[in-house]
Amino acid sequence: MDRYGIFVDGSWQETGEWEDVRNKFTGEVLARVSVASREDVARAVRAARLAADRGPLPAYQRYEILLRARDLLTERVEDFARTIAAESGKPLKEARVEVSRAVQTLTLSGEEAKRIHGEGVPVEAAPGAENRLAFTIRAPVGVVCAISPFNFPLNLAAHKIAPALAAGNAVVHKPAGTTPLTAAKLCQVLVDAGLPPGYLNLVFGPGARVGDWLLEDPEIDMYTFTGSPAIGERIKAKSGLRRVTLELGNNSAVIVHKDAELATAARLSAARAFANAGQVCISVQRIYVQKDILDAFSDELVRATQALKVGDPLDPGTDVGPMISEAEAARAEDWVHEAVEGGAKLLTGGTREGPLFQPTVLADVHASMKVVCNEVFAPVVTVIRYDTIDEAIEAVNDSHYGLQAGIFTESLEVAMEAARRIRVGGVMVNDTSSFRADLMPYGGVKGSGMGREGPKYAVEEMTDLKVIVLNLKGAR
Ligand SMILES: NC(=O)C1=CN([C@@H]2O[C@H](COP(=O)(O)OP(=O)(O)OC[C@H]3O[C@@H](n4cnc5c(N)ncnc54)[C@H](O)[C@@H]3O)[C@@H](O)[C@H]2O)C=CC1
Ligand SMILES: O=C(O)[C@H](O)CS(=O)(=O)O
Repeated sequence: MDRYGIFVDGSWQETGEWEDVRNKFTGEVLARVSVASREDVARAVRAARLAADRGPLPAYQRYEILLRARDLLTERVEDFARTIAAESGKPLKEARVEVSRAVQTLTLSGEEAKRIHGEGVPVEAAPGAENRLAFTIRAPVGVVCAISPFNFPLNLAAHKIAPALAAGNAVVHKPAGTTPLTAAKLCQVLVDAGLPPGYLNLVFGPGARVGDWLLEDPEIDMYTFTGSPAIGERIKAKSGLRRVTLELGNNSAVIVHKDAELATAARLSAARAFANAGQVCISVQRIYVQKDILDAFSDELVRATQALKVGDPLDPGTDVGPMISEAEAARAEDWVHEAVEGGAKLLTGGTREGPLFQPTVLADVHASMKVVCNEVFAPVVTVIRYDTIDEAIEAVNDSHYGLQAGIFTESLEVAMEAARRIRVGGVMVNDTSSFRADLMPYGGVKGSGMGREGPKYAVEEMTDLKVIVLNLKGAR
């Protein structure tokens, strides 16, 4: 049985308290990880603090380490993909895509390590400052605490750790308790790539305990988090005046206008509503369809949904695997029952077998139903009728969240009207809400969080701008 200690100051350390990590489809124990104590967390933060205080590694060394890690990750794709599939329930073919995305994320972050700079400031243009020369530099914030969720256990960790290292910081990483093995392997890749001790520390354990101990440690300079809004709000509250980047939930909407390419819109919506069993924060959840094409679209969507293969995530043919837990699948089932009891029409799905929840399409829903107004984070999608584009835009904006949205239309005017008026961090035209290239700025407004990820943007959030002014003629 594989066992992983925590990783502190350059060495793997067993703590004596263990937590089993299970295959989310079979329930079998895959491995065990060490659970950090309060003292272990303090030691991990201290190691990062001392590394940060030694000053950043040279930029070229940071570049070389990240690109070497990219190469090692490329060599270990299958091991990572099978680990992700086993511990998170993500279908193997999606897990392989996640690894390829993390290769991109490491590459982009390494390249950013060579592009961190300030600029000249024309201070001499200010009255009385004729004899001064000014410029800015970008300095690492210091110790970055990265807290990542279960649904993309590799790429969402990479989106925090790699830019933090690229920017010259030291990191303490806490992965989701359900998916720690991928984080351990990512840590090993960075160590094998030559990352010196102290710059990356990894602690395992329940968020409510280990997470809270991290939030209480004053030696941490910044928190970068992806996960539920409730935890995000807790991190914001506990961070005080320290910087935070929060990637929180969403109930992503897609508009399908009457001039849309209907078959394409239905195919993409089905693919992106049920990927990772809907456990994607930009997963398609609300589809607003213009009334003239509603029946035709719904038929196409149901057909594409019913063609999906549900089962063992390690089976290469599986399209939809188990949710992260049977409890989460039962919650989704309850929400679907609430909708149907409230008058919604079940077009397909709605049944559960343990953690497996059948891809579900609901029509005739109301905005007050949980499957519409909350983040369902399950393989459930709703189809909602509209008449005018104004009505659709207003319905999309009637949400606590604002991460990403999509619109299908052949009209540039309609597309730009929607892009301008929908309150989200990103609008995808002739695509679903789920489109993301890892180099894009990524983040939301309203209840979906604050700050932006994407290596270029994360590096900006993980550095401080400092201005330096030289008085060339001495004080007068
Ligand atoms: N915006 C986005 O990109 C994403 C959002 N999510 C959201 O997260 C939820 C599911 O993912 P989970 O991993 O279960 O989210 P979660 O919020 O329960 O956990 C996320 C991370 O926070 C940690 N955590 C839990 N309690 C903590 C505390 N008191 N202090 C510090 N850290 C703590 C967890 O251990 C985990 O590492 C979904 O409801 C979805 O809303 C999930 C993935 C991506
Ligand atoms: O949080 C998520 O679910 C991810 O950010 C979505 S993506 O990065 O895979 O697009």
